[in-house]
Amino acid sequence: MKTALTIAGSDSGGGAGIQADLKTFAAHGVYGMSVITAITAQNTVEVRSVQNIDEQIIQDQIEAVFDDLKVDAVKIGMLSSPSIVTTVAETLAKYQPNHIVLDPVMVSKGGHRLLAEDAISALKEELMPLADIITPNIPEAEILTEQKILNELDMKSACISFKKLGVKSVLLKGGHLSTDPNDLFYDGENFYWVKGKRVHTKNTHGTGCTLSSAIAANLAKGNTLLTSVQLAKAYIEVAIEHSLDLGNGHGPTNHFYELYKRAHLMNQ
Ligand SMILES: Nc1ncnc2c1ncn2[C@@H]1O[C@H](COP(=O)(O)OP(=O)(O)OP(=O)(O)O)[C@@H](O)[C@H]1O
Ligand SMILES: Cc1ncc(COP(=O)(O)O)c(N)n1
Repeated sequence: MKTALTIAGSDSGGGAGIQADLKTFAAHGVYGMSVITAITAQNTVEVRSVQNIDEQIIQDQIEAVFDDLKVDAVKIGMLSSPSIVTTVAETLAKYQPNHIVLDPVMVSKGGHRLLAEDAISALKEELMPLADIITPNIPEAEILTEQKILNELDMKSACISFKKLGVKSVLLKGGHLSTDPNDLFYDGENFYWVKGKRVHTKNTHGTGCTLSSAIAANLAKGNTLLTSVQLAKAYIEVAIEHSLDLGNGHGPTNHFYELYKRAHLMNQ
Protein backbone atom coordinates (compact mmCIF):
# COMPACT_ATOMS: atom_id res chain seq x y z
CA MET A 1 0.00 0.00 0.00
CA LYS A 2 1.33 3.41 -0.96
CA THR A 3 1.25 6.05 1.76
CA ALA A 4 1.24 9.83 2.09
CA LEU A 5 1.61 12.21 5.01
CA THR A 6 -0.03 15.62 5.28
CA ILE A 7 1.46 18.27 7.58
CA ALA A 8 -1.24 20.95 7.76
CA GLY A 9 -3.96 22.70 9.73
CA SER A 10 -7.32 21.22 10.70
CA ASP A 11 -10.49 22.73 9.15
CA SER A 12 -13.51 21.93 11.36
CA GLY A 13 -15.74 22.49 8.31
CA GLY A 14 -13.99 19.59 6.54
CA GLY A 15 -13.44 21.37 3.21
CA ALA A 16 -9.78 22.37 3.38
CA GLY A 17 -6.64 21.50 5.36
CA ILE A 18 -5.99 18.07 6.84
CA GLN A 19 -9.55 16.94 6.15
CA ALA A 20 -9.37 17.73 2.40
CA ASP A 21 -5.92 16.13 2.21
CA LEU A 22 -6.98 12.84 3.82
CA LYS A 23 -10.10 12.64 1.62
CA THR A 24 -7.92 13.22 -1.46
CA PHE A 25 -5.45 10.50 -0.41
CA ALA A 26 -8.33 8.07 0.18
CA ALA A 27 -9.87 8.84 -3.21
CA HIS A 28 -6.50 7.95 -4.79
CA GLY A 29 -6.30 4.66 -2.88
CA VAL A 30 -3.33 5.96 -0.86
CA TYR A 31 -3.07 5.39 2.92
CA GLY A 32 -3.12 8.82 4.62
CA MET A 33 -1.33 9.99 7.77
CA SER A 34 -1.45 13.43 9.40
CA VAL A 35 0.58 15.86 11.45
CA ILE A 36 -1.62 18.72 12.70
CA THR A 37 0.10 22.12 12.93
CA ALA A 38 -2.88 24.26 13.99
CA ILE A 39 -6.58 23.88 14.70
CA THR A 40 -8.91 26.30 12.96
CA ALA A 41 -12.52 26.88 14.00
CA GLN A 42 -13.77 27.22 10.45
CA ASN A 43 -16.78 26.70 8.19
CA THR A 44 -17.57 27.52 4.55
CA VAL A 45 -18.03 31.21 5.46
CA GLU A 46 -15.19 32.13 7.82
CA VAL A 47 -12.24 31.22 10.03
CA ARG A 48 -13.38 32.14 13.56
CA SER A 49 -10.24 31.34 15.53
CA VAL A 50 -6.90 29.52 15.28
CA GLN A 51 -4.97 27.61 17.93
CA ASN A 52 -1.40 26.75 16.99
CA ILE A 53 -0.14 23.36 18.16
CA ASP A 54 2.90 23.32 20.43
CA GLU A 55 6.13 22.92 18.37
CA GLN A 56 7.28 19.94 20.48
CA ILE A 57 4.05 18.07 19.70
CA ILE A 58 4.44 18.85 16.00
CA GLN A 59 7.98 17.44 16.10
CA ASP A 60 6.74 14.39 18.06
CA GLN A 61 3.98 13.72 15.50
CA ILE A 62 6.46 13.83 12.59
CA GLU A 63 8.92 11.58 14.44
CA ALA A 64 6.18 9.14 15.50
CA VAL A 65 5.16 8.70 11.87
CA PHE A 66 8.64 8.41 10.34
CA ASP A 67 10.10 6.21 13.13
CA ASP A 68 7.48 3.54 12.49
CA LEU A 69 5.76 3.94 9.13
CA LYS A 70 6.84 4.10 5.49
CA VAL A 71 6.14 7.53 3.96
CA ASP A 72 6.01 7.59 0.13
CA ALA A 73 5.21 11.33 -0.14
CA VAL A 74 4.67 14.37 2.07
CA LYS A 75 2.32 17.30 1.50
CA ILE A 76 2.75 20.48 3.55
CA GLY A 77 -0.05 23.03 3.95
CA MET A 78 -0.88 25.63 6.66
CA LEU A 79 2.06 26.33 8.99
CA SER A 80 0.80 29.42 10.82
CA SER A 81 3.93 30.69 12.65
CA PRO A 82 7.70 31.12 12.08
CA SER A 83 8.57 28.58 14.79
CA ILE A 84 6.24 25.97 13.23
CA VAL A 85 7.92 26.50 9.83
CA THR A 86 11.35 25.97 11.44
CA THR A 87 10.21 22.90 13.42
CA VAL A 88 8.77 21.24 10.29
CA ALA A 89 11.86 22.11 8.18
CA GLU A 90 14.35 20.85 10.79
CA THR A 91 12.44 17.65 11.57
CA LEU A 92 11.85 16.76 7.91
CA ALA A 93 15.52 17.43 7.09
CA LYS A 94 16.40 14.60 9.50
CA TYR A 95 14.27 12.07 7.59
CA GLN A 96 14.77 13.30 4.01
CA PRO A 97 11.48 11.92 2.63
CA ASN A 98 11.26 10.94 -1.03
CA HIS A 99 8.77 13.53 -2.27
CA ILE A 100 7.80 16.82 -0.61
CA VAL A 101 4.94 18.93 -2.03
CA LEU A 102 4.71 22.38 -0.41
CA ASP A 103 1.50 24.42 -0.75
CA PRO A 104 2.54 27.82 0.64
CA VAL A 105 -0.86 28.58 2.20
CA MET A 106 -1.05 32.20 3.39
CA VAL A 107 -4.66 33.45 3.52
CA SER A 108 -8.03 31.64 3.53
CA LYS A 109 -10.64 32.27 0.81
CA GLY A 110 -12.50 34.41 3.36
CA GLY A 111 -9.38 36.57 3.92
CA HIS A 112 -8.14 35.20 7.26
CA ARG A 113 -4.33 34.99 7.65
CA LEU A 114 -3.17 31.37 7.94
CA LEU A 115 0.58 32.20 7.91
CA ALA A 116 1.93 35.06 10.01
CA GLU A 117 3.69 37.74 7.99
CA ASP A 118 6.93 37.20 9.91
CA ALA A 119 6.89 33.49 8.92
CA ILE A 120 7.35 34.23 5.21
CA SER A 121 11.15 34.56 5.35
CA ALA A 122 11.48 31.21 7.20
CA LEU A 123 9.20 29.59 4.63
CA LYS A 124 11.39 30.94 1.80
CA GLU A 125 14.76 30.18 3.34
CA GLU A 126 14.18 26.97 5.32
CA LEU A 127 11.33 25.07 3.70
CA MET A 128 11.08 26.03 0.02
CA PRO A 129 14.53 24.58 -0.85
CA LEU A 130 13.57 21.25 0.81
CA ALA A 131 10.46 20.83 -1.35
CA ASP A 132 10.44 18.91 -4.65
CA ILE A 133 7.59 21.09 -5.85
CA ILE A 134 5.82 24.19 -4.52
CA THR A 135 2.26 25.08 -5.58
CA PRO A 136 1.67 28.82 -5.01
CA ASN A 137 -1.38 30.65 -6.31
CA ILE A 138 -0.76 34.04 -7.93
CA PRO A 139 -1.08 36.24 -4.79
CA GLU A 140 1.26 33.87 -2.89
CA ALA A 141 3.77 33.86 -5.77
CA GLU A 142 3.68 37.68 -5.88
CA ILE A 143 4.61 37.85 -2.19
CA LEU A 144 7.29 35.14 -2.39
CA THR A 145 8.99 36.50 -5.54
CA GLU A 146 8.28 40.16 -4.78
CA GLN A 147 6.99 40.79 -8.31
CA LYS A 148 3.62 41.54 -9.90
CA ILE A 149 1.97 38.73 -11.90
CA LEU A 150 -0.65 40.06 -14.30
CA ASN A 151 -0.48 37.62 -17.21
CA GLU A 152 1.00 34.37 -18.48
CA LEU A 153 4.34 36.01 -19.37
CA ASP A 154 4.68 37.27 -15.76
CA MET A 155 3.94 33.71 -14.59
CA LYS A 156 7.00 32.44 -16.52
CA SER A 157 9.20 35.15 -15.08
CA ALA A 158 7.98 34.34 -11.53
CA CYS A 159 8.90 30.67 -12.05
CA ILE A 160 12.45 31.71 -12.97
CA SER A 161 12.59 33.87 -9.82
CA PHE A 162 11.57 30.82 -7.78
CA LYS A 163 14.47 28.86 -9.28
CA LYS A 164 16.82 31.66 -8.17
CA LEU A 165 15.37 31.26 -4.67
CA GLY A 166 16.53 27.61 -4.68
CA VAL A 167 13.19 26.00 -5.53
CA LYS A 168 13.45 22.70 -7.48
CA SER A 169 10.13 22.93 -9.33
CA VAL A 170 6.96 25.02 -9.32
CA LEU A 171 3.33 24.63 -10.25
CA LEU A 172 2.15 28.24 -10.44
CA LYS A 173 -1.67 28.13 -10.31
CA GLY A 174 -3.48 30.45 -12.69
CA GLY A 175 -6.91 30.19 -11.02
CA HIS A 176 -6.72 33.80 -9.84
CA LEU A 177 -6.32 35.27 -13.35
CA SER A 178 -9.54 36.16 -15.19
CA THR A 179 -8.73 33.75 -18.04
CA ASP A 180 -9.24 29.97 -17.92
CA PRO A 181 -7.42 28.43 -14.92
CA ASN A 182 -4.23 27.40 -16.74
CA ASP A 183 -1.40 26.43 -14.39
CA LEU A 184 2.29 26.65 -15.30
CA PHE A 185 4.65 23.82 -14.35
CA TYR A 186 8.38 24.60 -14.40
CA ASP A 187 10.83 21.82 -13.59
CA GLY A 188 13.81 24.18 -13.52
CA GLU A 189 14.50 23.60 -17.23
CA ASN A 190 11.27 23.38 -19.18
CA PHE A 191 7.85 25.02 -18.96
CA TYR A 192 4.63 23.02 -19.36
CA TRP A 193 1.15 24.58 -19.42
CA VAL A 194 -1.34 22.43 -17.55
CA LYS A 195 -4.54 23.75 -18.97
CA GLY A 196 -7.99 23.81 -17.38
CA LYS A 197 -11.44 25.14 -18.07
CA ARG A 198 -13.16 27.44 -15.59
CA VAL A 199 -16.08 25.95 -13.69
CA HIS A 200 -18.46 28.74 -12.70
CA THR A 201 -19.17 27.98 -9.06
CA LYS A 202 -18.66 29.62 -5.67
CA ASN A 203 -17.83 26.21 -4.19
CA THR A 204 -14.04 26.29 -4.35
CA HIS A 205 -13.14 25.92 -0.67
CA GLY A 206 -10.02 23.78 -0.35
CA THR A 207 -9.11 23.62 -4.04
CA GLY A 208 -5.43 24.38 -3.39
CA CYS A 209 -5.28 21.78 -0.58
CA THR A 210 -6.92 19.19 -2.83
CA LEU A 211 -4.60 19.85 -5.78
CA SER A 212 -1.39 19.63 -3.73
CA SER A 213 -2.57 16.44 -1.97
CA ALA A 214 -3.46 14.89 -5.32
CA ILE A 215 0.07 15.65 -6.56
CA ALA A 216 1.51 13.99 -3.42
CA ALA A 217 -0.78 10.94 -3.83
CA ASN A 218 0.27 10.52 -7.47
CA LEU A 219 3.97 10.88 -6.57
CA ALA A 220 3.48 8.25 -3.83
CA LYS A 221 2.11 5.91 -6.51
CA GLY A 222 5.35 6.22 -8.46
CA ASN A 223 4.38 8.75 -11.14
CA THR A 224 6.83 11.37 -12.39
CA LEU A 225 6.39 14.96 -11.24
CA LEU A 226 4.94 16.07 -14.60
CA THR A 227 2.47 13.15 -14.74
CA SER A 228 1.51 13.72 -11.10
CA VAL A 229 0.76 17.39 -11.81
CA GLN A 230 -1.31 16.50 -14.90
CA LEU A 231 -3.29 13.79 -13.07
CA ALA A 232 -3.86 16.11 -10.10
CA LYS A 233 -5.15 18.86 -12.41
CA ALA A 234 -7.65 16.41 -13.95
CA TYR A 235 -8.71 15.36 -10.42
CA ILE A 236 -9.27 18.92 -9.14
CA GLU A 237 -11.27 19.83 -12.23
CA VAL A 238 -13.71 16.96 -11.62
CA ALA A 239 -13.76 17.74 -7.87
CA ILE A 240 -14.72 21.38 -8.63
CA GLU A 241 -17.18 20.43 -11.38
CA HIS A 242 -19.04 18.22 -8.88
CA SER A 243 -18.36 20.46 -5.86
CA LEU A 244 -20.84 20.27 -3.01
CA ASP A 245 -23.34 23.02 -2.24
CA LEU A 246 -22.89 22.69 1.54
CA GLY A 247 -22.94 25.65 3.95
CA ASN A 248 -23.65 29.31 3.20
CA GLY A 249 -20.21 30.29 1.88
CA HIS A 250 -17.70 28.58 -0.40
CA GLY A 251 -18.74 24.91 -0.45
CA PRO A 252 -16.14 22.11 -0.62
CA THR A 253 -14.73 20.11 -3.52
CA ASN A 254 -16.14 16.63 -4.10
CA HIS A 255 -13.82 13.67 -3.47
CA PHE A 256 -16.58 11.13 -3.66
CA TYR A 257 -17.47 11.54 -7.33
CA GLU A 258 -14.31 9.70 -8.48
CA LEU A 259 -14.82 7.05 -5.78
CA TYR A 260 -18.43 6.41 -6.81
CA LYS A 261 -17.42 6.28 -10.47
CA ARG A 262 -14.70 3.73 -9.68
CA ALA A 263 -17.08 1.62 -7.53
CA HIS A 264 -19.65 1.75 -10.33
CA LEU A 265 -17.06 0.62 -12.90
CA MET A 266 -15.97 -2.23 -10.63
CA ASN A 267 -19.57 -3.44 -10.32
CA GLN A 268 -20.07 -3.60 -14.08
N1 LIG B 1 -13.32 27.93 -10.93
C1 LIG B 1 -12.40 27.04 -11.26
N2 LIG B 1 -12.61 26.15 -12.24
C2 LIG B 1 -11.69 25.23 -12.58
N3 LIG B 1 -10.47 25.15 -11.98
C3 LIG B 1 -10.19 26.03 -11.02
C4 LIG B 1 -11.10 27.04 -10.60
N4 LIG B 1 -10.54 27.76 -9.59
C5 LIG B 1 -9.32 27.24 -9.40
N5 LIG B 1 -9.09 26.22 -10.25
C6 LIG B 1 -7.93 25.36 -10.30
O1 LIG B 1 -7.89 24.70 -9.05
C7 LIG B 1 -6.56 24.52 -8.62
C8 LIG B 1 -6.38 25.22 -7.26
O2 LIG B 1 -6.12 26.56 -7.54
P1 LIG B 1 -6.45 27.84 -6.71
O3 LIG B 1 -5.82 28.94 -7.49
O4 LIG B 1 -7.90 27.88 -6.39
O5 LIG B 1 -5.64 27.53 -5.43
P2 LIG B 1 -5.62 28.31 -4.14
O6 LIG B 1 -6.07 29.71 -4.32
O7 LIG B 1 -4.29 28.06 -3.52
O8 LIG B 1 -6.69 27.49 -3.37
P3 LIG B 1 -7.01 27.64 -1.85
O9 LIG B 1 -7.55 29.02 -1.75
O10 LIG B 1 -8.03 26.55 -1.63
O11 LIG B 1 -5.73 27.44 -1.09
C9 LIG B 1 -5.69 25.10 -9.74
O12 LIG B 1 -5.35 24.06 -10.63
C10 LIG B 1 -6.60 26.10 -10.38
O13 LIG B 1 -6.22 26.37 -11.73
C1 LIG C 1 -6.66 24.61 7.68
C2 LIG C 1 -6.73 25.30 6.37
N1 LIG C 1 -5.76 25.09 5.46
C3 LIG C 1 -5.82 25.69 4.25
C4 LIG C 1 -6.86 26.54 3.92
C5 LIG C 1 -6.90 27.24 2.58
O1 LIG C 1 -8.04 26.92 1.84
P1 LIG C 1 -9.01 28.04 1.23
O2 LIG C 1 -8.12 29.06 0.58
O3 LIG C 1 -9.87 27.31 0.27
O4 LIG C 1 -9.78 28.68 2.39
C6 LIG C 1 -7.85 26.74 4.90
N2 LIG C 1 -8.90 27.55 4.69
N3 LIG C 1 -7.76 26.12 6.10
